[in-house]
Amino acid sequence: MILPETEWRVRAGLDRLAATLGEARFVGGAVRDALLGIPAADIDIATPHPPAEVIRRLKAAGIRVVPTGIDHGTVTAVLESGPVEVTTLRRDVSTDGRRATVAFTDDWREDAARRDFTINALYADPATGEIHDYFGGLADLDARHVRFIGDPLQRIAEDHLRILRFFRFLARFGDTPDAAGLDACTHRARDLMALSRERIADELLKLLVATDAVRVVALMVARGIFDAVLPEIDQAGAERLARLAERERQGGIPPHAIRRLAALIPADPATAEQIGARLKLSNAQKRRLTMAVAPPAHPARPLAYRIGVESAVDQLLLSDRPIDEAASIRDWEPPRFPLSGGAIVARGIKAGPEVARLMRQVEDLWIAEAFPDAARVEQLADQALRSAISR
Ligand SMILES: Nc1ccn([C@@H]2O[C@H](COP(=O)(O)OP(=O)(O)OP(=O)(O)O)[C@@H](O)[C@H]2O)c(=O)n1
Repeated sequence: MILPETEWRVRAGLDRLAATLGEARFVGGAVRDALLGIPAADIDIATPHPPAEVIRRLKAAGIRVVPTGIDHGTVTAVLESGPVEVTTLRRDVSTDGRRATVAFTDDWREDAARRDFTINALYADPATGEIHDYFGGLADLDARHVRFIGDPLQRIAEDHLRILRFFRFLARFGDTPDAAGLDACTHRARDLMALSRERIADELLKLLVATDAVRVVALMVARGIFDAVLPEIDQAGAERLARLAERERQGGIPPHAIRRLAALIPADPATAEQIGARLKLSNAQKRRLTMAVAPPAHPARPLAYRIGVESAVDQLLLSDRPIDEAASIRDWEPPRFPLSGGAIVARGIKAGPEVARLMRQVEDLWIAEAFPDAARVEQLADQALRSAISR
């Protein structure tokens, strides 16, 4: 088997990087995805050279190096076309489910054996493209089979995140779940508690936008995978997610991880806030999640003007409103309110709360009239002023 020509293979500097290292192979996600014909996220290179030697060679070739994970033998080579991780072959000496102590090796098979799934342990020679497959990864990839290398229970004990990775890869391209893998993940679901919430969130958000997320999330709920870490997620949530995914498809609107999370959790802002905090989401993500679970309180454009296009699309898709409404605003740019406080003051109102009140009043009229131009807004301002004076 030969690595197909991919977009990333021709990335500037990659061949030179591989040549500089001498003994080196592409590995992991980039190889897996190239064989599936899908674009790769990041590129990983494995090499038998110890980290110090990797650094020496890269520096000598004038390639910038950042020791990103030097304890685990990983350095990042910074190419003009993007970063590439170079990791020394290793085996895990001891693990606690979160971190591993490693020993370097020059044995490719040993390095393959410490990886999670057979499809993630494929290596490709940079010069010839030849694939090295130690655990039947090619056959599994062909069958869309996500299979742990070795004993699933042991592999999960080494790194609990693999429970979520199993489901994520299943959602990305998996076919029928591997029975032993699925049982092990089900059995050890409580181990997820030991992981940092950021890592859980990161995996979950990636999973939620994968091709087969709906089917896989339903499976995860049925298997109680969320029970320990996100007990709010239940079958009703899985059904809401299915409905949202269908509406996204009908509206031609790309899935969004936070919107999908909003479907999965109870539609209540206080709960959304709690879950956002628990998962250590960014402030922007927390805001979007909390906003998404609220029902849409206005027609599409006024809604988009008031809460932003993204949140308006989220609320509309998560509601019962016609899908056209969400589709109609997805590329709409809300106009800026063309009236300044100065324009009210110029009409003889003393700067202060009364100006703010009048501004809001005119803005409401402007929105109700579907955002007419500045000339009309001047008229609306005069009107508001007259009624304020006659009160
Ligand atoms: N818990 C983990 C994480 C990673 N890996 C190994 O490290 C490689 C790179 O990991 P990462 O970049 O996190 O994932 P990818 O497989 O590249 O997947 P994606 O591109 O979807 O992130 C994986 O392919 C796998 O061989 C592993 O064995 N166990």
